[in-house]
Amino acid sequence: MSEKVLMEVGQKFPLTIKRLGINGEGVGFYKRNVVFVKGALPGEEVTVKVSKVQRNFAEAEILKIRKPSKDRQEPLCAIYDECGGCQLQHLSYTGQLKEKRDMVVQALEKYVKPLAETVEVRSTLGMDNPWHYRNKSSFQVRKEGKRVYAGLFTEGTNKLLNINDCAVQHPLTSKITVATRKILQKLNITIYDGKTLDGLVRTIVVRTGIKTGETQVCLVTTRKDLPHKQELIERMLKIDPSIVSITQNINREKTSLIFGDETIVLHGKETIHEELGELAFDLSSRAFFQLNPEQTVHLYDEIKKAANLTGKEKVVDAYCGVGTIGLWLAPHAKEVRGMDVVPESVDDAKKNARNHGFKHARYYTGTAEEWLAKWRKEGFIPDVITVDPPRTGLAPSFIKTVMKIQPKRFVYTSCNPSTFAKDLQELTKIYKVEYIQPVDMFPQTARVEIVAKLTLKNNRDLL
Ligand SMILES: C[S@@+](CC[C@H](N)C(=O)[O-])C[C@H]1O[C@@H](n2cnc3c(N)ncnc32)[C@H](O)[C@@H]1O
Repeated sequence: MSEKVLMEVGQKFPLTIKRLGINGEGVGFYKRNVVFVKGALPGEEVTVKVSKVQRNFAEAEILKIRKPSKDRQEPLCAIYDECGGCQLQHLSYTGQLKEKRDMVVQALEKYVKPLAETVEVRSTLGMDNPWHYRNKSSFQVRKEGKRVYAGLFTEGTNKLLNINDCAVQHPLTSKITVATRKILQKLNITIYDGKTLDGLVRTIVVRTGIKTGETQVCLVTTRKDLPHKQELIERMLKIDPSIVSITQNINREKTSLIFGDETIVLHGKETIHEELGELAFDLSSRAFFQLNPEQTVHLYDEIKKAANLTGKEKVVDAYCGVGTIGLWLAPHAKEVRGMDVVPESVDDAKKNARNHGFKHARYYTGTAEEWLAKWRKEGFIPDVITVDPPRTGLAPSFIKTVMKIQPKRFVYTSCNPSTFAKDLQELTKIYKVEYIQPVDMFPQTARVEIVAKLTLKNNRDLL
């Protein structure tokens, strides 16, 4: 085997791209060094120039694409390279679905190698139209000279990129954001300055109910007093008839978090109404809700399929958010218990369960690990556990309790194949992974969501 040769910034060499990395970059190997190349695709032959050298890897820029991938395409968005919000617009959608499946396989190869060779990883479920799917935008507002801009900070900088038309946002959210920033400029309302911390308006958040057509606009401000309030509201209402709620959230902190604790209704309702399949939800400005409702229905249907309920099962919906997964399963379960660390989400989950008349679905505030252990002590043993943890995966103590309880089926929904695969190291001591179904919740980005069905190894008759 050849020696690893240390690389230098500025060094140029030809490279064949072997796969996509978790952030959508092309990955190649040069003299036993891992090289990440932004914008390069698997199968491509490129000439690159090294831009950064780290202990375990290097980053390089494309100088020339000598042999392009057959899946390479022109990005739809004019600001694709600058923005960084999407990472895969230069790859055909068929290519994206294939690579996302491959990212799952790679994670299994890294953390649970023998499983990677045997487990069924299904083709990624994609969208018919993988554009303009996001129901919500949260665009920062800044002022440059006399102009008010709204958009995203370009990757790793504090430069705000003004965005007029985003290829993955629902067109209504773009239209309303642009019109709102123009109104703010016209009325000369002061705009937040991240350096001096002066100014009033910091973020425009727009969420639209894809099924119901109801839209909510929330202005996040540093203070409560809002000059020209009435005129501002009147002008905003003229932007689009779908606007049924205008709110103001106060965030005084120097933080990257969007919302503060206090929200005031400026016009109309406190919430907008949205529907997912048979279920209906009232969403307040701060409530978490999936960003791609069309794919969420497919994701939850996959969870339902994997849970394989008969109406007799006790189900735990761990990391429940506003309770959507548990409510999706509730009509087919004997009992549902969910838990989440965010009290507002749990309040919404309780309200949603009540609104649907699901008396057998209960929600609790606190960590999944604590509640599961407590329920076990009290003698509550679920037949099925579904989990949908944050990117960090499951807490070790949660897995420990699962290993003691040994529910018949365990349905793992994950937005991070690496932490999912790591968690399988322990879970596969008692569970068989029946299959893994990737679902594309975020087309044009490198993110991939999966649903995995796990069944107890010594309980094959209970599938
Ligand atoms: C990926 S979201 C899933 C939300 C929900 N299942 C859905 O589909 O909308 C992860 C959730 O886990 C919650 N969370 C994070 N750490 C937690 C913990 N240790 N115990 C319980 N919930 C937690 C977050 O508040 C968040 O709502």
